[in-house]
Amino acid sequence: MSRSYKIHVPATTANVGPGFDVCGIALSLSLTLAVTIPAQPSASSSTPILPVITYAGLDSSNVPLDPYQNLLTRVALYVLRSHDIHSFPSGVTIHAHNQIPFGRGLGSSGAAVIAGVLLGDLLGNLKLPRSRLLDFALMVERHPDNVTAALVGGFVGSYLKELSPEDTSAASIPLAEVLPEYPPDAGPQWGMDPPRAPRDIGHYVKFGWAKEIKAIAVMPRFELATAKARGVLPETYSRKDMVFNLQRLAVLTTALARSPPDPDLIYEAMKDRIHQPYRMALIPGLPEILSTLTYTSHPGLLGICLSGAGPTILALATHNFDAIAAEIQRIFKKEGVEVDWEVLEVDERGSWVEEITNETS
Ligand SMILES: Nc1ncnc2c1ncn2[C@@H]1O[C@H](COP(=O)(O)OP(=O)(O)OP(=O)(O)O)[C@@H](O)[C@H]1O
Ligand SMILES: N[C@@H](CCO)C(=O)O
Repeated sequence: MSRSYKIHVPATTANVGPGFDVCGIALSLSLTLAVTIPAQPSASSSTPILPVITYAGLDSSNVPLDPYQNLLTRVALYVLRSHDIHSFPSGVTIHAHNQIPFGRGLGSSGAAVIAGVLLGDLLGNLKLPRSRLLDFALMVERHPDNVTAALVGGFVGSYLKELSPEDTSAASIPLAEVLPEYPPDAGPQWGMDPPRAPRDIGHYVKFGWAKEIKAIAVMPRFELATAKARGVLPETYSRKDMVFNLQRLAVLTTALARSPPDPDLIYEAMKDRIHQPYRMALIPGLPEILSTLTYTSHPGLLGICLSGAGPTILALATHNFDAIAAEIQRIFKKEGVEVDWEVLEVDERGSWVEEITNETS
């Protein structure tokens, strides 16, 4: 019997102002994979056929389709190899439909990593619990905010557990060893087990969310790689700046659940001194956007921040969406940056897998 599934993974915005590497919100854009796994031939029969990957939707034209290079299948193979399964099942087809723009701060890589982990789980028929799926995702993505929100949905806070020295070294294995880009003839490494993923690395809590709050995502038409946007951050911070963020984060996690939302409380609680000030130079218009738009200049606006590592701007609002987006668009345009924008809902469901058909092969 062949097996067919759809894997649905939402986009995410991370940080939400002061919650750098801590908070994430799942949003109503998605990456969907349609997967078919044929009945497997007996071990003695012909050479296995590698997965065939196709894409449609946003940013799909330059994605590598070689399963040893594509992020979805590399992550899936990592999960399989971690369970002593050293190759893909034969004849798998994967069709990705993507609504999440790449490199804009809306969690495209986090969504791909979660989709890859869920794909590995299906290909190996592993039936892993959510906590173990998160372990594998964290071994790849390394910071929990996007992947946790993408997996569990809603507005989420997460931390990484302090690991034993042995687990710490297992979890700090370079990404190139977790996800080697290896062709099948790569020699001895091909058959080796991957680095062990420690258990229960990520822990999270879902916060409440006031239904009337929507997320306006204003997406500049340029990519900013997360690695580059992390590269400009300092190693250490002053106590003053840490306290500034902690005070606001503590208030924000509850303030966004209260109905009706209080703009006076939320606007200040979405300010940040840990990442946004250092990323200003990478995103033309950001300083003016963060200082010009307020809940008094734009009624309906609750708070404004960089989405993830940027360059997308996240404005939380209850109404007046067009005027808020138009003002952000105007400021970007002055800097020569064109944008697209959307009003998004919070996706409380997170990732889910749907079994589609069960035909006889
Ligand atoms: N669906 C996908 N399939 C394959 N590769 C993907 C997919 N989505 C993202 N990627 C890879 O991830 C890269 C973008 O990752 P990056 O972390 O820089 O940005 P992001 O995840 O969109 O932003 P942020 O982490 O700030 O939210 C893309 O350039 C591409 O290489
Ligand atoms: N917390 C991460 C999110 C981006 O993936 C960052 O801001 O670098």
